[in-house]
Amino acid sequence: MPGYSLENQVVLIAGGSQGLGKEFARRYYKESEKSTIIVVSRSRQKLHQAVRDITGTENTVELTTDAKPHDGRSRIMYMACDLSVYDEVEKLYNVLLAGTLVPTQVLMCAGGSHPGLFKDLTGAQLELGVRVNYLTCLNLAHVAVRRSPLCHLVFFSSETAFFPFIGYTQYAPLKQSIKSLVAILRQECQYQRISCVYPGNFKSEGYELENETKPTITQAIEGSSHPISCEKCCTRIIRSLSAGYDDVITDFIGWVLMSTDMGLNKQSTRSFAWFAQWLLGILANLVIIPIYMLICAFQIRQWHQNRSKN
Ligand SMILES: NC(=O)C1=CN([C@@H]2O[C@H](COP(=O)(O)OP(=O)(O)OC[C@H]3O[C@@H](n4cnc5c(N)ncnc54)[C@H](OP(=O)(O)O)[C@@H]3O)[C@@H](O)[C@H]2O)C=CC1
Ligand SMILES: CCCCCCCCCCCCCCCC(=O)[C@@H](N)CO
Repeated sequence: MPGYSLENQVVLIAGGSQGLGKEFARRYYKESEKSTIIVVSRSRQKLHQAVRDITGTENTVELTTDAKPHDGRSRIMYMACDLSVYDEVEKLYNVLLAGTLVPTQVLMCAGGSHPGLFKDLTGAQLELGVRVNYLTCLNLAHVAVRRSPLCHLVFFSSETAFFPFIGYTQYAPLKQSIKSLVAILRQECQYQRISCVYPGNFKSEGYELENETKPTITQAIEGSSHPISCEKCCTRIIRSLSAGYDDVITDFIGWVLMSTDMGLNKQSTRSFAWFAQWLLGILANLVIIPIYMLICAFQIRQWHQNRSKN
């Protein structure tokens, strides 16, 4: 299985206009000399700003459908594209391949949650959750496996994929879907490295935004995943991918949660201390989780009762 390096790559970063995607773009730009970085998101203005922040220069290069072949002048470029729309992803790849920019790595960072109780969400918010968290990955992965069939795919799921809980109906089911998609792609795409990152909380624009609507019970349950900096999160992911791990966590509770799900879904032992994880998982599923779920159910019942009193 090929390794992972920031150097000599053509890396396509979905969701590169802010947060973790932007941090990855910055790391590729600063820590490599020959890599070409393409950042993609819906907002041209945010992309332009992100590239300006990373390069420190005003003159940024935007890839457009009438783009001239890549003349090597700029190592980092951007293209506005709503990755939840399949045809737009096809157009993105047409531009990349016309410019001889065949991605060697595809980082699918696009995503985001709008926490809240299911019945309080709107249809538009529910649909956006599916588009932003699942369709962006599904479309890009599909086009990538067909048109850059040797590239390293890196999906970004979440710890909620191991433990979906109250307040995340617009988000956790889609992050679980990514886990399922990854498991099947690993069986179908034998010659491609397929990694999946299951981050815990980290500070980003998206994290700040989700906290505005996050129910207190949701905050209480996820409290053990203390938000780390974007930089630290990126460093931990790069370190794990470089070590050859393909199921990547970013904090201890993520490692514990992954241990409880080492069954048919995982299909890859490439995670940190996987044998210890496997043993812990057996103990956790037999003893710890039954007790924890009783406590969690009590917490949730109390929250509903207090809410109905107020
Ligand atoms: N922050 C956290 O605590 C955690 C985050 N994660 C996951 O990690 C990933 C990165 O998180 P974070 O940095 O917080 O994300 P942010 O919410 O800060 O940024 C999301 C990025 O995705 C882009 N994006 C959203 N929708 C689309 C779309 N349809 N097409 C193209 N780009 C899109 C946004 O740009 P634009 O608006 O311009 O389209 C933005 O660049 C996400 O998948 C998230 O779910 C997982 C666990 C915890
Ligand atoms: C063995 C049993 C142990 C049980 C412990 C349960 C602890 C649960 C912690 C869940 C943390 C979830 C972080 C979600 C991050 C995320 O995806 C959002 N910020 C959205 O972006």
